[in-house]
Parts: sequence; structure tokens; C-alpha cells
Amino acid sequence: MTELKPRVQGIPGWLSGLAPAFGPGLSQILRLVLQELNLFYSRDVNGVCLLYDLLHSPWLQALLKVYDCLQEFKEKKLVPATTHAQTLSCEVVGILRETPKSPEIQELRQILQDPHFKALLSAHDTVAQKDFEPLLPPLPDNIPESEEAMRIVCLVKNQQPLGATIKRHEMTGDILVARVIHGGLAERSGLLYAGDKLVEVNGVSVEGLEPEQVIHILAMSRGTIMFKVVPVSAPPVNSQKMVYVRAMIEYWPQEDPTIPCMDAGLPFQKGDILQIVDQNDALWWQARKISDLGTCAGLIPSNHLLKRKQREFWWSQPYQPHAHLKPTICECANISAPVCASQGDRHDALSSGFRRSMRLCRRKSHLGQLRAAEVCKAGGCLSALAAPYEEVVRYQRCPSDKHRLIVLVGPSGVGVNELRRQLIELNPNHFQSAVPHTTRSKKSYEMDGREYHYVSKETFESLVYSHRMLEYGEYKGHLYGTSVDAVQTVLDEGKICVMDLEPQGIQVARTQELKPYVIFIKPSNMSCMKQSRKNAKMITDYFVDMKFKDEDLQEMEDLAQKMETQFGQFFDHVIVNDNLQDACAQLLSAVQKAQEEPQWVPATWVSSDTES
Ligand SMILES: Nc1ncnc2c1ncn2[C@@H]1O[C@H](COP(=O)(O)OP(=O)(O)OP(=O)(O)O)[C@@H](O)[C@H]1O
Repeated sequence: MTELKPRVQGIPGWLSGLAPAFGPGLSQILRLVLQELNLFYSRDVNGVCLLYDLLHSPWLQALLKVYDCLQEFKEKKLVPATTHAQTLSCEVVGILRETPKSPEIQELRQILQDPHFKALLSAHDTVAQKDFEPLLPPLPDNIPESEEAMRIVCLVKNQQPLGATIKRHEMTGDILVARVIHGGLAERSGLLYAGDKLVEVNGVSVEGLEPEQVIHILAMSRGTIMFKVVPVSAPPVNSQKMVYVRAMIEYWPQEDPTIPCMDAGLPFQKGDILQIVDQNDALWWQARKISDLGTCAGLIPSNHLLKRKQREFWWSQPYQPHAHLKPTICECANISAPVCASQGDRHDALSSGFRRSMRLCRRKSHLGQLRAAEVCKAGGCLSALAAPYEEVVRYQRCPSDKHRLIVLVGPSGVGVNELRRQLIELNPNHFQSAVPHTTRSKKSYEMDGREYHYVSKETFESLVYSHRMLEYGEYKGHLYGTSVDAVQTVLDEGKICVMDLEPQGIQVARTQELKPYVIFIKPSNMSCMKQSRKNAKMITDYFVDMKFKDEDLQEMEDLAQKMETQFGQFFDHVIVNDNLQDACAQLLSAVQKAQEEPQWVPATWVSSDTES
């Protein structure tokens, strides 16, 4: 290397002479260096081979060629041939019109008149004329020292709303930006913040104007809108973490006179999963539906505001459903269905949980319970005011975890038991019902733990008091019910427990322990039901089961509607039971998804380290 050094150090003299700006380019220099090195190569001077190979490598040569090309391009300083290509094109079209027709001329005319080509020329001219900077009005010459720093913001209004709301400061009367909607035009510009003071809109001073008048100016504006604002001293920073909630109520902004901006409101239904993106305002949050995350956020009442509204509604008009805020059903747990056993029960393990008389009692209880819930609502069951939103997280069951409980809910006669039976029969080793408890004595043909768990009244009552009964009731002096432990037994065996439950029981079952997945079985419309239930039988108190009458089907439809209205927020999945085979296939697929795919569940069911 020592010998090489003086030679290489000597190169810069002629190297500088060949610098890219003045000479043949770097690749040319490289060639010369290689020639020089070649002399040393034959003498095997230490390190020369390495350097030679490096400089000779194809990738370095290619890189230098690219560098040369870029350098050459930079020097050319390209300028547009014309800044009025559009005008030129029009002139050419005019000339072509007078030229004798030929297929080539026809084609050229067509190309020049094509809207895409015209748009291309228009874009070319805009760039060539450097016409893309916003034209700002000149600053006045004599700006006083005390003048507040202003910001001029230009937003191009297209089909979307501006995504900001304004308000009047109560003391100063200033028009302020009240909030900037997430994902909206204003937010994406990064130039408008909540708290900015509006001075002018499109050159019109807003001093002394009402917010409505400013909104009118904005509504009338087309294209670019120019705001002159005094920026807020410390723009708000949204440091809250993203929260997801399940709506336990429905909300219609159009029917809520208190919303600050109706157009910015986000309507939602019970059970919708909402992404809360901003909770800075104590009264109005910003949220998106997870089904629509690409859109800009909308305003929803905060938890605090909803509870306040619910309380006002509760005390002011207990019997009237509020127009924009329909309260959730009260949480009167354990309005139980009386259950009882009968001679007609099947004796195999598959029959557990399918007791005919238990189902008959349930059947009678359906309407009564929904009515009881109404009474409870009117009577001031304050627990209904508990949670308008329920925080949820994505939960994916690990293969080693216990299965989730599958709960089927539906109006009597819709086919809940038929579907449950068919599912279990598909694979009895995988799907199973829970064995109910009873205080009645065991019959000779029965076996403890098969048809029922036979327990004393004291044991049964202690299960009820310790909230271990999902539902229970009394029939002919005996208690009947399904316990959490009976469900756990099935789950502990690695099976999927499938049970039907009165809707009132859902909230009792909704625990971290069982993580129930609730499927609502819904009747199809009347005409379809009449057709599909032609030969179906509904179970009755009599020896012979009866065919469905029109009024039975109507009652089923009414009950289904009531259930959806009151408990829809708890339904993870809905299956319309029209064609039995289809419904069964849908049930199987829903049950598999519940166990194998991520689902939204209450955050309290999952510790943060298992969130996905
Ligand atoms: N999709 C369907 N098409 C035709 N018949 C059906 C369909 N679904 C259920 N059925 C029939 O309707 C009748 C009632 O169904 P099922 O006994 O399952 O009702 P249920 O919802 O369990 O109500 P209950 O609890 O009152 O018994 C049964 O004869 C059943 O075979």
C-alpha cells in the first residue's frame, strides 16, 4: 500500500480535472483509475488486487453509470416546450377539421378531443405555468406591532364536509374552531386546530357574526375556501389510547336537538362496535364504526352525557320511549323460566336439556318475561342506566383454552331446540348440552347426572344465592334450573356446550368464566314461515303436538321483534331459520367461528396481555 499511496494521492490532480460537472463523468474516471491500478496489479503490490477487484465490480460500474445519467439530466435543466399545450391542441383540432379526411387525421382528432388527453394537457399546463401555489392576498404594508400572528389556511372543498365545527366564545363573542373531526379535510390538512380563532372566511370578516351565519358562508362557498385564523397558543394533543366499545343503545343524531352539529353526528344501532378516537370533550366524543374505518369520525354523546340523558329521560317520561335515545332493557337477572320433567323425556345423555315440559314452561314464560321487563323498566329499575357503552377487545381463543359457551336465543317455536339437537347429533363427542338440576326425586328409569342432577332444596337455593344458576324456576313445588357448574363440566371435558336460554339469562351468563357467544335464531317473514312450517309441530300441553296456526307464527314474529329490540346488543350472530338445512349449516359455521376466529368481547373478560 505504501507504494500505491503516492500514485493514488497523485490522482486527484487529474481527477479534479475530470470531475462530472466538467469532464466525461465518473465512469470514465473509474476506467482511468483501473488502467493505473493495472500497472501495480502485475507487481502484486499489497492490497492492490483488492482495490482493483472492488473498482472492477459490475455493481459499482452500474451505480456510477446511473450517477452519470442523473448528473447529465440535472445539467439539461428541462423546460416545457410550451406552457399552453391546451390552446395549441385546440388550434390543431381546428386545422384538422379543414384538412381532407383520412383515417390518420380522424384518429389524431379523436385523441386530441379525448377527455383524458385534455386532462393530461391541462395538468401539463398547470405544472408548466407553475400554477399550483395558492394565491395569497398581499400582506398589508402597515401591520401594527401588536397585531396577533395570523395563519392563512386554504382548503379545497370537494364532496366531503370540511370536518370542523365552530362555536361562539361566550365572553368575547369570538368565533372559535370548536373541534376538528378526525379523518376530515381540516384534520388532514394539519392546519386547523380546536381553539383557533376565526378572523375571516373567503375575505369576509366574521366579527360580530353568529356561527350559523359563518356556516352559511361556508355552505355557499365552492372550490377553495380561505380561512384567516389566529392560531390557538397550545394546540390540543390527543394522547388517549384508542378504545373500542359496543353500543348498548341506539342513537339518531337527527333526532337529538342537543348535538352541536347534526351533520357531524354518527348514528349507531345497538350492538355496533365503535372505535372511539377522541374523548377530549367531556360531552361529545368522536368515533367511527369498525365496519367503516375508512371514513372520517362522527360525533357521539359521551358516556357521561348519555347517562345524564338517560337519567333525565328516566325521571321525566318513564312510559314514553325517547325519540332519539331508546333505553336498554333493565337488568333484572333471573326472571326465570319454570322447568319441570315429564314421562315423555328420552333417557339417553343426548336428551339432557331437551325436557319437553321444561320447554313448555319456557314457551309460556317468553311473553310474560318480556312484559315483566317492561314493568321493571317503568318501575324504575335503575340498573338499566348502567352502561350505554361497553368497552370491548378482540379476543381469539387459544386452542388450549376452554371452548366458549354457545347460547341460542329465540322466540318459542322458531326452531332453537331443533337446531341445537341437529348440531349435537352431528358430533355428540364435540357438542353437548348441560345437565339441569332439580329438587324433585329421581324416577326409577332415571340416572343422577344424566337427565338431571338431583339435589336438595337447600343445595339448589344456595346455588341460586351464590349466582351459580343461569336460569331457574319452580313447577309443581319443585325447583329446576341450569347451573354454571353444569356448563363448566361440559367445557372441562373439552367439549362445546350448547344451550338455549331465555334472553333475560344472557346477562347472567356473560362472564369471563363462560365467555358466551350468543346466537339469535330469528323467524323469516310470515309467508316463508307459513310455507316452511306447513308440517312442523309446536309442542303443547296435550298429548298430541299441534300444527302452527297463523296466530302462532304472528306471535313468534312479534316476540322475535321484541327480543331484538330489547336484547339485540347482546347478539353476536343472527341466523334466520327459514330452510332448516341452511340454518343448521350456518349454525355450525358460526359456532366454529366463535371458537376459532377473533371476536369482540367485553374488555373485562380478557386481561390486556391476551388482547390481539
Ligand atoms: N326451518 C324449519 N323448517 C321447518 N320446520 C322447522 C324449522 N325449524 C324448526 N322446525 C320445526 O318447528 C317445530 C318447533 O321447533 P322447536 O321445537 O325447535 O322450537 P323451539 O324454538 O325450541 O321452541 P320451544 O322452546 O317452544 O320448543 C319443530 O317441529 C321443528 O322440527
